[in-house]
Amino acid sequence: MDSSSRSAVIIIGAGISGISAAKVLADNGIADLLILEASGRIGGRIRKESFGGVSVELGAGWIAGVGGKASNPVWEIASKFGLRTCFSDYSNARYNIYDRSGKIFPSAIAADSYKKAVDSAIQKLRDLESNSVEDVANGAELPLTAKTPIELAIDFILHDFEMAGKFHNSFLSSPVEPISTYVDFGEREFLVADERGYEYLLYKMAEDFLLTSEGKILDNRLKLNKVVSELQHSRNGVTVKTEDGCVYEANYVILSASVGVLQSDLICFRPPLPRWKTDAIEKCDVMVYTKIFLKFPYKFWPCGTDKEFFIYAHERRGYYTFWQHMENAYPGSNILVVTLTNGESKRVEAQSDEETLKEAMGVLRDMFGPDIPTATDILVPRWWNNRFQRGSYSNYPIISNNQVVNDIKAPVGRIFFTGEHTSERFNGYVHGGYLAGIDTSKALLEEIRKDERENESKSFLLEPLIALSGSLTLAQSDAVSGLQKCEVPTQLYLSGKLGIPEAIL
Ligand SMILES: Cc1cc2nc3c(=O)[nH]c(=O)nc-3n(C[C@H](O)[C@H](O)[C@H](O)COP(=O)(O)OP(=O)(O)OC[C@H]3O[C@@H](n4cnc5c(N)ncnc54)[C@H](O)[C@@H]3O)c2cc1C
Repeated sequence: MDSSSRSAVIIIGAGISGISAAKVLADNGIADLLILEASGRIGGRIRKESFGGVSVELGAGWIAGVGGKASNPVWEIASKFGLRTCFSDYSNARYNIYDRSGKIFPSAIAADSYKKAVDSAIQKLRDLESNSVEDVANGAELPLTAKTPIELAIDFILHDFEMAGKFHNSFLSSPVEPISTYVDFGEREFLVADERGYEYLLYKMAEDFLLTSEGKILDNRLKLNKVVSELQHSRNGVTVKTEDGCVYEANYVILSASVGVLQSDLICFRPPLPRWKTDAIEKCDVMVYTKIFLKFPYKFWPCGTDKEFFIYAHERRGYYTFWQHMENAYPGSNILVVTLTNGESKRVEAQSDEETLKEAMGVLRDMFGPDIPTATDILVPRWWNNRFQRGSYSNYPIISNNQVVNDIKAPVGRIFFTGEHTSERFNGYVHGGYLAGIDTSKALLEEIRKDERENESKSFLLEPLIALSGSLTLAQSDAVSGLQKCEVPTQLYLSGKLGIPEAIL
């Protein structure tokens, strides 16, 4: 058993929010911190993998929200470290909608279907607004008005990409619901296409406060493969237990596990979290977003920036609908990416990659004819079944007040919560996670300072008594020591920070 000494703060999770939280603490003089990460790497939902000779992003792929009045902090960091990115122009996708016989829909039909989908989305939003919050919370479904394959395809993109999915705003330039990211930071999106991966930004951030060498983090304040299974918390501190039997003590904990993980039983809280907290966690939806990568011996799809995104219209909503070729990002890579969400993601995660390849090839042969070559490799990320993620990102119900997110991020005793799901304006995004980490650490620093001030005034009040205790009888001195034991948190005794003479403890 690893019974490490007590840390000032333990941060659980080394995704963007955990790393940004740790950096703020370190920048403010809290060097006595420990980061416990369940997996064998940092990055969390920012994750690259080598595929077909290039680096592909299984998780976050875009820096969304660029070119506006305010600057997206993640874009700033990416620019500072020279991350290679490509502008994504979705505006042409509506002219690249294929039917099942491989014909591209005439633009007039596409425009008409687009208008219908937008009108229906606006109507749905109005219906939601006029329904009671309880009806919505109870899952009252609204009628799906899209009917034809093209309408279904556009409806899918509008909802699963723009509103629920949040990304790819510029595909339809939706007037349906303003998304804070685009309002605040601008409507442009850039795909990360860098061999070092999106995660390179996290290493660069970590370099500032952790010991690193040749791109590796050597600092023993970062512990990988430490799956936190229990958090025992009291007024005095938090005991953190990991699945491998280690026990760590801290004055405070910052927990950055995703909302999907919080909804699962991976971490046991002793005492259990209060009802207001668990209710809020349950109310937040978890989206699943899956990018499936396919490698081909040669290109058979039309290339060019205006053909980067294309759509497959099928009578089943969300069935291999949204496609992207990677020639703009990595010329000559011969890779296609298809995005599935939610129900389709879960279905595909549960089946073998061979079955998924067969389905994807069926769709591609519908669009490009029977003679195209079969993909030589396929990569299917499984975010839903990953017990350290349990989904791709949070999504608050459209009609929900800020109370849910406020409750999700509110601390419980000495446990502080962070992560993209705690960001009021930018949940679901990398910059949401980054800014949430900063906010949480600032709130914790406030708390630590408040604690210090209180303890200083307590020790100031106790000083005359302590001075007196030297001349007291045994019974009197017991009474003084009893008084101190009640009022001063145990960890301050243990760490000796009050400088109370041992004799009276
Ligand atoms: C497929 C996909 C596509 C996306 N696309 C985009 C995009 O294009 N643009 C964008 O801005 N955002 C995108 N996102 C969202 C973005 O990736 C996340 O919002 C962000 O990375 C979340 O960071 P985080 O620190 O909150 O959480 P995480 O990255 O999940 O970090 C939490 C960490 O906690 C660890 N952990 C969990 N449980 C435990 C435990 N019990 N003990 C110890 N450690 C634990 C996890 O292993 C993880 O490393 C996408 C996400 C996915 C999955």
